[in-house]
Order: sequence, then C-alpha cells, then structure tokens
Amino acid sequence: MSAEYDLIFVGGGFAACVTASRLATADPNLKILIVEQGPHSEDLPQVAVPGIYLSNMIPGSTTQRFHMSNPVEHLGGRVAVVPTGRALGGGSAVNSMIYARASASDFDEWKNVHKNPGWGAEELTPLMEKLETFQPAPGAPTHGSTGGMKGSIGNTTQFGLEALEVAKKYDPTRGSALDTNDLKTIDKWVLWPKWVDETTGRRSDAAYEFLYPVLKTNKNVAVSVDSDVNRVLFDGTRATGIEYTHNGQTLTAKASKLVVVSAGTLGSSAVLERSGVGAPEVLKAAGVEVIVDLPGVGADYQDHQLLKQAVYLDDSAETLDFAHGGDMPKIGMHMEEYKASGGKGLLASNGIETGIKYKPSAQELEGLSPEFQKFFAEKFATKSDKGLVWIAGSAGLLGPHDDFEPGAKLSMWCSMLLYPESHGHLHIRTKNVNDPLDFDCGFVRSPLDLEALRYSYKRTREYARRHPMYRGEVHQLHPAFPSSSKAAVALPPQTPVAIDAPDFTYTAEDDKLIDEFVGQTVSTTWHSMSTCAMKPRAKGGVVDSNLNVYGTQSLKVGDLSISPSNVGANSGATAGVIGEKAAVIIAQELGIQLA
Ligand SMILES: Cc1cc2nc3c(=O)[nH]c(=O)nc-3n(C[C@H](O)[C@H](O)[C@H](O)COP(=O)(O)OP(=O)(O)OC[C@H]3O[C@@H](n4cnc5c(N)ncnc54)[C@H](O)[C@@H]3O)c2cc1C
Repeated sequence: MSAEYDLIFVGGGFAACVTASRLATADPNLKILIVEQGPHSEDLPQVAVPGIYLSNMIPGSTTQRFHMSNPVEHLGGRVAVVPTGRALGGGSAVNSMIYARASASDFDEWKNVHKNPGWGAEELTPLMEKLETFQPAPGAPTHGSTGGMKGSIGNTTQFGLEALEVAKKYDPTRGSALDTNDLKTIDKWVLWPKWVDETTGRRSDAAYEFLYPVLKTNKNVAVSVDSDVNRVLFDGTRATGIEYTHNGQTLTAKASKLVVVSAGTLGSSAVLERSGVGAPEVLKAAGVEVIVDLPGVGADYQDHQLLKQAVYLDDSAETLDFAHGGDMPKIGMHMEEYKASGGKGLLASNGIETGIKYKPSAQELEGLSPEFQKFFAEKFATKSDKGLVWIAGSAGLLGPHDDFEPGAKLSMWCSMLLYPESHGHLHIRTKNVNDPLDFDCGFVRSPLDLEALRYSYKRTREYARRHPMYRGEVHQLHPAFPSSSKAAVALPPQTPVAIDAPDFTYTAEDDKLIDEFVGQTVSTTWHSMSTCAMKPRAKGGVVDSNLNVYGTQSLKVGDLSISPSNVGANSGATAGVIGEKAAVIIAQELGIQLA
C-alpha cells in the first residue's frame, strides 16, 4: 500500500529545504514527504566544517553525484564532469559556500523578457532578505537580519587582505566596495562573503538552517534519504504521487495536493522525462510512454564556465592547500584549533577570498574583436549591473595536489563567465534513474565565450603576479607559451611584479595557445540551470510563472532548473530565493498564511 501525503518533494536540495520548511512551519498539519537520493547531512564533518568541503568531491564521495557530459568535439573530445550535491540540503550542503547574489536586471529579465509576473527584482528582494542573515550588516538595504542562511565575511587570510590591496592599487578606477551583493554593484573588488555562520564557524546550508529544525519538532514531515525517485505517477495528466527505490525496493507514495519536482537542474528534467513529460522523440527512444508532449524539457542547459590559473605563494602564506590536498596530520591539527576556538581559524573558511564581478571598460575592449564588441554593446553596455566575468583569488588550489611538493603554498585565480552564450541540453537515454544522460554541456561552443575567457585569463594573470606573496606561475595551470614568448610562464622562483610594471603582451600565436588551454581545462562552476525553464510554452518553456508544469495538474518544479536565463552570480542564493518564492506560491494556492 502507498503511504499518503499532502505534498511530496522529489529531491531535498537547496530550494526544497527552504520551501518545505516554510510550508511546514506555516501549517504543521501538512503531511510532507521529501525523497532524497543522498544521505542525511547534518552530522557529516565534510558538510559542517567549511575548510574540508572539497572532500565531498573526491572519487567515491557519497555526497556528490558526478555527471559525465557527452564527449565534446570542440574540446578535443574531452568529457566534462559536472558534480551536483547529493545529500539532504543538495548543493548547499556540499558547495564552495560562496555567497553571491544575481543582479536586479537578471530577475527583471525573468519577469519582462520571459513573461513571469511576480519574478522581478522588486518582488523577489523581500524574499532574498527573508532567506538570509547578512552578518556583516544585518538589515542593511536589500539584506536580511533574521533568515536562516548566514552570510559572513570572516576568517579572511592575509593572502585575501593583500589581494584586495593589490587590486585597489593596480586597478584604482575599479577600486573596492564593502558589499557587491546588493543586486546592483559590480566592477568593485571585495572580500567575498561566504555561507558560513561567523558565530559558530559552521557551514550555513539549507538542510541545517531550514529543514532539520522542522524535522526535530514536526512529525508530519518525513524524509526518505538514500532513495531514488524513478518517476512521477499520473492519473491522466494529474500528478498523484511518485515511484521511488529505497534499499532495492520499489515503493510508491501518494500526494493528495501536489508533487514538487526539486531534484536540481541535472535531476528535475530527467524525472519529468522518465515520467512521460518531454519531447516525444526523446521519450520514445528511452522507452517511456508520452503523457505530455513538452519539448522544452531538458532542451536548454546553462552553466557558468570556469577557467582556472594558479601561482605559487611564499612558504609563509596561510592557505587551505593542506586541506585540499588531504594532508591528514595537518587537517587534524587545524581541526583541534577550529574546535578549541569555537569555529575560528583556517578551517572556518572556504579560502575563496577576494573577487569582483568584472566588466571591461571601453578602453579594455579595444583589443577585442569587432564581433565581441558588438555582442558586448548589445548584451552588457546598457546594463549597469551586469559584469562579464567573475574573477576571484583563493588561498589554496582547489583540486588535486599530487603534482606538487608536500607543503607547497598555492593560489588559484579563476575566471567565471557570468552570461555564457554557449548552451547545451540534457535528456534521458533510458528509464533508469542512474543511467548516464545524453548531456551536452555546451562549454565554449560560442567563439564569444572563448574570447571572453581569453581576455579574462590575461586580466587575471596581472593581479595574481602582483600579489606580495607571489613566487611564480604553475606551468600546468597556464597555457604552454614557448620560452621565446614575451608572455612565457614565469616559473618559480620569482618575486612579485611591481604594481606599475607593464602588462604582458601576447602575439596571435600566444592567443591560440590560450584558446587551446581553455579547451583543455574549461570546466563547470557547478551552476547548472535552465533545464525546466519558466517561460511561455511556445518559447520552449516547461513551467509557468506559478511553477506549474505545462499540460499537467498538481505538478510543479521548484529549483534552479526553472531559471529561464542565466544570472550573473554563483547560483546558490538564486536557488534559495526560488525556494522562498515556491513557498509563497504554494501557500497561496493551499490557502496557508506564511510567517
Ligand atoms: C561542488 C559544488 C560547488 C558549488 N559552489 C557554489 C558556491 O560556492 N556558491 C553558490 O552560490 N553555488 C554553488 N554551487 C551551486 C549551488 O549549490 C546550486 O546552484 C544549488 O544547490 C541548486 O539548488 P537546487 O535546489 O536547484 O538543487 P540541488 O541543491 O542540487 O538539490 C537537488 C537535490 O535533488 C536530489 N535528487 C536528484 N535527483 C533525484 C532523484 N531522482 N531522486 C531523489 N533525489 C534526487 C539531489 O541528490 C539533490 O540533493 C555549487 C554546487 C556544487 C555541486
């Protein structure tokens, strides 16, 4: 016999934890089931302790799922690996904790261009405030003072502080700001905030802050972890429940009011397709009966695309390399300090310290191609809150350390495209939940994206080598410039370059080598979105502005997959506000008053 609930959430990620907790708090009698593929997360050290977050990503990790793209021809046949959160809290429990908000114009596009009343910046700002407590300035304009998600700027290393000083000196026109999460400020360097509670040093994630407090007091909210949702069940086109697998058993659960698919961008469209909602040719090829012909499902896939470069730092630098490289004795030592100090020290940080949403000036654009300049003029020039790339410097290299001497001190500098032109798609190949997907990641398919990353590589390099702790470039994380090039990689030992030293100059051959480097290394920033886009059905939409899946009843999607267009920021905060908005919509439909 099926268990019966009012609401079922397919996936217990960032957005779902917020939505379910808001609804359960408003009406404790609601019977809610959350079915999550991964494990509980509350007591996992790799979730709670910020500095060891990369251990969620090591091979064999049970808290992330690793999605493989199709081989990408224009990346030399490379397969891109895109990890997603796989634990209660989803990405919020395992991500890099960078707290970044989209720009007002991003949401205004959702409202005006994609025809979604109620989804503009003006309407969403109160919900963004509700979501968070901005610990540096609680209640400052656009910021919250009582929300679950704690944003802080704490435990910054000397590397981070000095990176900010270098940026201000080298780039005085841009200068710095205290806060670029106010929905409008870009092109200013900041100490980048983190989703870390500065009072405890613990990661602030949506399961810990929103769902677990509810689970401890409300027996009407149930969670089934380690459970794969195979499909949504229908009576005609009305969703009535789900079929899922737990401990090898196939189970069903009924939802009398609503099924909310909240399995994240790489999960939700696949759940819909396995349930018979999608493009008929995709469903038929996978052996799934068509219930609703909805070709927009999985038709668009967007991410931000990331280019990393790295430098060596002085031995005295404090970095998270010991944690990223898995140096267990040092992790143990720092863990003692973290615990004894009540959550302070290096392990209370993600090490991602100083950054900027960067927008090239008119002068900087001069060296770029006419095609790029035209694209820039159309997409960016008139939008004062849209940057081209996010640049950030980290105290520590995020990635394997096998190539480095034990104890090496490193810094990773990254460039993340904020609004890439390159998109892909995501479809099922079979009915089975764990089978690989037909996943076209799209990375740098557009020459405009390649040019933007090439440009950003050059800019970023200039900041990195002026840092007082700089001691040379990591050759594996730079293009293979010949030693005769003026832009040749500066192998260690080096000393920092003077602030007013001339910038590198690059030949056409050097540019080609940068493009090759981009092709060999460009990667996900884990910001997948748009596979169930909220836009008109005729334009490839999957859900309407009340998150209803077109052609169905009692079925919504409530996660980042609904983003109809990209947002200029790391995506977690946007997933959180989607969770808040979903709660408002569902509460209204159920006649519940939200707190
Ligand atoms: C490694 C990593 C680093 C990141 N770093 C940052 C960062 O620093 N800052 C930032 O803002 N954003 C970051 N992000 C992105 C951010 O975490 C995501 O955008 C956000 O979590 C998306 O929220 P969501 O609710 O849409 O989906 P998710 O949080 O991904 O939740 C979806 C949940 O559904 C579950 N699920 C999927 N399929 C099924 C199924 N069939 N049955 C049952 N359950 C299922 C998954 O296990 C998952 O828990 C990062 C993400 C990752 C993976």
